[in-house]
Amino acid sequence: MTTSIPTSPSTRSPPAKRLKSDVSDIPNTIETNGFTEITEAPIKSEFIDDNNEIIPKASTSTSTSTIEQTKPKVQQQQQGVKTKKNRKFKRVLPDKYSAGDVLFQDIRDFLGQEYVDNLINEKNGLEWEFPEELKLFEEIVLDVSAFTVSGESISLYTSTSNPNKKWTIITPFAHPGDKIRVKIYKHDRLCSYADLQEILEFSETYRGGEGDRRKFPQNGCKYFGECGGCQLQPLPYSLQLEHKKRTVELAYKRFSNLSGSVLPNIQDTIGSPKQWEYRTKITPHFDSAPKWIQKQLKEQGEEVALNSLKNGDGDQHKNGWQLRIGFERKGKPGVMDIEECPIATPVLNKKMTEERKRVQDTIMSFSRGATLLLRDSLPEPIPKPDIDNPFNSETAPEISPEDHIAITNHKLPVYEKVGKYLFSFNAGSFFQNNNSILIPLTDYVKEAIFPSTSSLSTIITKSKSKLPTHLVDTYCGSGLFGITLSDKFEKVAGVEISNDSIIAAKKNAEMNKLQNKTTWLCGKAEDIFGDLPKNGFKGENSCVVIDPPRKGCDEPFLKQLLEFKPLTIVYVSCNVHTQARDVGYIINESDKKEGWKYVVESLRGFDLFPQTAHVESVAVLRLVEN
Ligand SMILES: C[S@@+](CC[C@H](N)C(=O)[O-])C[C@H]1O[C@@H](n2cnc3c(N)ncnc32)[C@H](O)[C@@H]1O
Repeated sequence: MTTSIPTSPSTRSPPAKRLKSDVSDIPNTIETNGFTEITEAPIKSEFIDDNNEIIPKASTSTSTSTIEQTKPKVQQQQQGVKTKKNRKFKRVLPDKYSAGDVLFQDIRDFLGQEYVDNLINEKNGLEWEFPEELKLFEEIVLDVSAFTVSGESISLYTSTSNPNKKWTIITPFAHPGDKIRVKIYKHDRLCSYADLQEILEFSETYRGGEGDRRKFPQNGCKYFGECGGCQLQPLPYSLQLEHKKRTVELAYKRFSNLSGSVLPNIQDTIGSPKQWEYRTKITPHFDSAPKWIQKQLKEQGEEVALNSLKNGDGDQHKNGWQLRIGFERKGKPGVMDIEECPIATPVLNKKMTEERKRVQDTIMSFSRGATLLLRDSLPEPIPKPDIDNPFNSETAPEISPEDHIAITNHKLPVYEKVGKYLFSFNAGSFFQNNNSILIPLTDYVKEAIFPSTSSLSTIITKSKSKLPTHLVDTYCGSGLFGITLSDKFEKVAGVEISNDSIIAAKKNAEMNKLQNKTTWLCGKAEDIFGDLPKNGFKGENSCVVIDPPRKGCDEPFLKQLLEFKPLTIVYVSCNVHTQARDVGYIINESDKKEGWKYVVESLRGFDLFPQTAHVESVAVLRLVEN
């Protein structure tokens, strides 16, 4: 069967520019017109070309100028010419644990570790030599063999010019078993990147999920195939969960530095109760009008400048510029216009329509790109719970989803309920983005610390069934774990680097009548250890929850954690690769100790991000004395 997939416009010519860093980096922001204006654009204003040279955004904003700038290099690539500079930069392997490194490991596993390691170790740059018949911007047909960890497809390319050469093609939006027609747009180390042009034959195994628009045209997302967000959406949900289990497994194999014998089997990924309409925060962004329109605005007035904008109906004026408000495009610079996002909650989608209109009406007042913030919140409770009038879930009124509100000012409070607890935090602060899975997640962490007799593991039996009475919540944000787990502990201490979040954690403790058993410290995670003993926290009565940002923990923190020697460590992470590194460090360092060590009791993913390839991973480590 042949079905066209909405792919990128056929006008793509220049090699796509690699983003300098992850767009999720927090930009520096200032406020203008009630929006957050970016001083460092979230879609980075700088891209790197094939030589790792920075191309200012102005030169990438129109395809013509980019083509002109990159043409000579494209020709060089076509001809297999490599400049000195190329070679110098390209020999550098991607940063460890980065997305580039994870892809490199995918390719290494796919082509064979020995084959790849030999090529790299020879240091003659052969891993960059793409098959000479593989021309940029030409189309080829491929049989997809596997998924990469980030949910793209990987296909083996058999070179006609050199049968001994092994090469891969990375294409988004296709699945193992598909036969696809693709257009190559960039060569890289051991792989070329391609745009999907058409799926010639579908693999039935990896299709048929609720979001498979081929089978269910009304379902899922109409931007699938272009938006960088939800690559797994055509897959049946059970296969999405399996993909994430494999991601956890691979991360520990590749990055933990631990042998398989000390790692438990990865448990099944826990699914999200909501698989659509779950995201409680979205941040669409937009670029400001180009300089030439801004110049018109200054010189000829708003009417002339506004006339230079592209029509809303998509007609391309000769010199037109279209305001696009939305998310990152897959594999291409620039924002794509998004009117709705089916993984966001209904209240956010409704608000997005209003916010888009507001930006469209005021676009000429923006000198820079900006990011909108939309956050789902319960309505502010009346009266507001506080230390004298704490929240009581039994008497609090039920709130239906239609009564939720959308907050767009990052300084205003957002309210969310998790089980019997109410949380409040500034809309701009961190809070988990999928409320539907927070009870399963926090209950799981609780059960891991206090296993029921039936599930009492041999490890905890060996560790003499000591159960903690004190909880240390590190990287605590506004107190999610400390507060939801508090009824099992005599005392809770939290530490967090963001002052806004720690203020929220204190207020949340008061709002839930927990001020007497909780303390909250603003500082680096490792700063907590000095204060613990004087507050009655000892390793032998404590459990530590760790939930760091994507980069994972610093060594000073891990060292002090080992000195503190808690009974149980539960490490929750949105980046399983750095988690695997840190867990490996804890296990290997503890192995050097006399009479005790940590063991990995369990590892599993939680699906906080359905339809995407992201996974939250939970590792439970137990102290055993030997
Ligand atoms: C993934 S969030 C987890 C927050 C919280 N546990 C939750 O689930 O809501 C990571 C938190 O770590 C904080 N953070 C980042 N670096 C830190 C550091 N060096 N020490 C302490 N907290 C840090 C961030 O501000 C953020 O709130």
